[in-house]
Amino acid sequence: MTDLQDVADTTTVSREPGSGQRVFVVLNPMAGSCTADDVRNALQQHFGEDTTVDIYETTGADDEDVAEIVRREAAKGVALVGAAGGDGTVSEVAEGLIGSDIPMGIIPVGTANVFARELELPMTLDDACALLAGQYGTTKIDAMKVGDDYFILQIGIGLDSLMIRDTEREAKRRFGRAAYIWTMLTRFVGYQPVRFTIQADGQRVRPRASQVLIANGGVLGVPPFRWGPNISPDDGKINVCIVSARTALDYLGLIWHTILGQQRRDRNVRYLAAANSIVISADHPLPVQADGEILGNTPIQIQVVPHAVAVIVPQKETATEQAADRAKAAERAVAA
Ligand SMILES: Nc1ncnc2c1ncn2[C@@H]1O[C@H](COP(=O)(O)OP(=O)(O)OP(=O)(O)O)[C@@H](O)[C@H]1O
Repeated sequence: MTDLQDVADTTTVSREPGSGQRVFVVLNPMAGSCTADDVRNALQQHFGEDTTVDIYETTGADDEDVAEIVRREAAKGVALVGAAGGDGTVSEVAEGLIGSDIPMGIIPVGTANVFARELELPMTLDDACALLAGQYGTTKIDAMKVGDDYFILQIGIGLDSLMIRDTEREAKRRFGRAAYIWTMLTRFVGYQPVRFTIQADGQRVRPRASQVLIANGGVLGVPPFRWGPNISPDDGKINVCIVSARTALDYLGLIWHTILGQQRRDRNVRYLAAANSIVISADHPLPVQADGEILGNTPIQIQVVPHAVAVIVPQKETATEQAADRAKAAERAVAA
C-alpha cells in the first residue's frame, strides 16, 4: 500500500465555493472545437466578480509540466482546480491534485471527453461552469500510476492506441469524434491479435488478444456503450478487459453483446481486476495510450492508487427528491 492509499476515502460530500475565493483553471486552447475565449467568458459569467478565476493556458510544449503547475497553484490556496479540455488535460490536472483534498472540476471542451461521460457530468460549457460555480458534490476516484505519471481513465494497448496515435489534431478539430472513428476503421482492416502476458495482482494469463484495456472507467467512446459491467472509477479497483476477437464474426458477436450490455457472455472477452498492480508485456513492443495520449510502448507496469483525487460531480439528490423522481418515473411508465 502506498501512503496515498491511506489518505483516501470514498465519501461524497457537498461544498459550495463562497465569494472571495480563488479558483484555478487549466485551459487547453487547442482542445476540441471550443475557443479559449468561449471558456473564459463562461467562467467569468458563472463565477462573477466575487471569485478570482486564474486561468493557465497550456502550450503543448514538450517540457510543459501541467501537474507541477497545478501543484504550485494548489499550494497557494484554491477552492477548486478546473480542467478545461479533453481527457489528456483532465488527466494532467488530476495528477497535480493527487493526495490533496482540493477538488477537480471538469469542463469537457475536448474532443472525446470520455471521463466526463463516465461520471455523467454536464457536457455543455455552460452547464459545466454552472456546476463548478454552484453547489456540488465530490467523489474520490482511483488512479493508475505508471512510472512517475498518473492516469485516471483508461490505458489501452491495441486498436485504441493505434487510433489515438494516428489521429491528427487538425482532423480532431475539423471532424470531432468522427476523426477517431475513421482512423479506427482504417487500422482495423487486417489487424491481427498478439500474444500478451498479463499479471493482475496474483493472477497471470497469456492470451492472444486484439485489445487489452486497463480500465478505471468503463465508457466505450459514447454512453451507453461500455467495456463491461461493474467498471467504476471510485471502487478502489482497476479492471483489465482482454478482447480476443479475430474474425469479422467475432467482432459482430462482440458488438452485439456490447449493445446488450452482456459483454461477460462473449467468449472473446475476459476480465481481471487488481487492487495493487498490473504488469503487461507483448511479444513485440506495441504502442500504449493512457487517457487519450500515447505514453510509449509495452511492457508497462501499473500501480493502483485507490481513491486518489476528489472530482466535482452534481450533488446527490435528497431522499425527498429521489422519491419525487421515482413517482414521476412510475407515472410516465403508467402513461406509456
Ligand atoms: N496550446 C496547445 N497547442 C497544441 N497542443 C496543445 C496545446 N495545449 C495542449 N496541447 C496538447 O493537447 C493534448 C491534450 O489534448 P486534450 O486531451 O485536452 O484535448 P483533445 O485531444 O481534443 O480531447 P480528448 O482527449 O477528450 O479527445 C496534449 O497532447 C497537449 O500536449
